This record gives sequence, C-alpha cells and structure tokens, in this order.
Amino acid sequence: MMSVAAIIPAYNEEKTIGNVLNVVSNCSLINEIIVVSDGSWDNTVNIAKNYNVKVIELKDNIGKGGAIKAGLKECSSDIVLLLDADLIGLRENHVYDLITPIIHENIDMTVGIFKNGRAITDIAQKIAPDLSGQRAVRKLILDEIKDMDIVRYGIEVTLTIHVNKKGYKIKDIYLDDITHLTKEEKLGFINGFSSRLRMYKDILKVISKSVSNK
Ligand SMILES: O=c1ccn([C@@H]2O[C@H](COP(=O)(O)OP(=O)(O)O)[C@@H](O)[C@H]2O)c(=O)[nH]1
Ligand SMILES: O=C(O)[C@@H](COP(=O)(O)O)O[C@H]1O[C@H](CO)[C@@H](O)[C@H](O)[C@H]1O
Repeated sequence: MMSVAAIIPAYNEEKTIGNVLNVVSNCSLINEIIVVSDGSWDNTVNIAKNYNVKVIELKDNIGKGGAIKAGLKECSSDIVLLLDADLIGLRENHVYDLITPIIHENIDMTVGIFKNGRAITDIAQKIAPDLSGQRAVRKLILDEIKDMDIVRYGIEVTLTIHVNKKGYKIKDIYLDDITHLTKEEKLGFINGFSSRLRMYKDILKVISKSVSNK
C-alpha cells in the first residue's frame, strides 16, 4: 500500500488551520502530516502543535514554494497531498477524492477545483484551475522540481508545466462546498491586493520562463 503525507504550508493561518488539521488527522489514508509554518507570527504554530503532526517552524517568511520544499525534506511518503491552511469547508471525502486516483487509477497528479463554495472563489478556480493549491502528487515528481523555493507562489504553475511536459497523467477533481479566505479578507484590501499582485508576478515569471525555453 502506498503511503501518503499531507504537507500544509501556513503563513499566519490561525483562523483556519485547526479545521484543516481536524480533517486530515482523522483521515485513515494519511500516514504523515507536516505543517510548515512559513515565518508565522500569529498562533498558527501553537494550534498545529495541539495535533499529532510534525511542525516545521521556519524563522523567516520564504514563500509558499520554499515552505513546501522544507516540508518535502522531512517527508518519506510515496504520495504527497498539498493543502492550503486557509481552507473553509474541507471534508474527509475531499481528501479521499484527491488521493485515491493516484492509488487506484494510475494518475500522477490530481488538482482540486472548488465548486459550489462561494462564487468569488469558484469563479477564480474556474478561470485558472492550474493555480489550485489542493493537489495530490507522487513524491518522486515533486523531487524532480529543483527550483521550488525560488518560484514562491509559482509553485503550482511550475508543477503543472512540469507534469504536462513529462507526459504524466493529471486528473481534475471537483471539491464541493469548499472555499478559502481571500488575501483581501485575510490582510485587508490594500495589503491583500498588493500580496495578490506579488503572487501574479511570481506566476508570470514562471510562465514567461517556460515560454522562452520552448
Ligand atoms: O509566503 C507564503 C504565502 C502563503 N503561504 C501559504 O500558502 C497557502 C496558499 O497561500 P494563500 O492563502 O496566500 O493563497 P490564497 O488562499 O489567497 O489563494 C496558505 O496556506 C498560506 O498560508 C505560505 O506558506 N507562505
Ligand atoms: O485562486 C486564485 O486566483 C489564487 C488567489 O486566491 P484568492 O483570490 O486569494 O482567493 O489562489 C491560488 O493560487 C495560488 C498560486 O497558484 C496558490 O498558491 C493558492 O493555493 C491558490 O488558492
């Protein structure tokens, strides 16, 4: 039987990380749970420590890709479930639906797409499903990506480009009744929007590099 780890990068997610950990800790398919606090200064780490999970505490905020890379270093499972810590409405069946195609259908990566959650997040995911942070991937594929830490929010696009290039099999999975906090909800409009612009910059860098390498 293949082993499964959940890696959850978290930067100041005290409001939501408890619920995410309630779900993954009760999921029998998951053998290993790694929370990577990416320089959080709120209660994220204290909350995570209440669960039976490995907590990696990065001193500085290095970006999402770097946080996932730090989690991968400590991970020894065959399949990695990547989940954001700001999910609202995550249920065990979502986790199951993301993982089982890799175990039973010879799929290499699943990508979770929000559906019937909130219009604002459903529409964002419909327009750009490749940005989704909810995925299950074979660990050996993640290990092939060397510049994960440099790309920051470009990690999902990097992964999708890599998987397509190598001809690995992807399956989209619709996740019902789930949403997440938007950056503007977490940080306020001005800070949230500027964080969003920095995220788009990270993503565009990855896309333009991939286009110029073609
Ligand atoms: O520098 C960062 C930025 C984000 N994250 C985490 O990466 C996930 C996705 O980021 P974010 O919530 O900003 O994306 P959004 O939900 O807005 O799409 C969340 O668990 C964040 O806490 C992180 O570990 N380091
Ligand atoms: O869906 C999107 O447009 C962006 C931004 O989400 P919000 O507008 O803050 O809800 O979020 C996703 O993209 C990031 C980059 O790929 C991922 O890291 C996040 O996990 C994902 O939710």
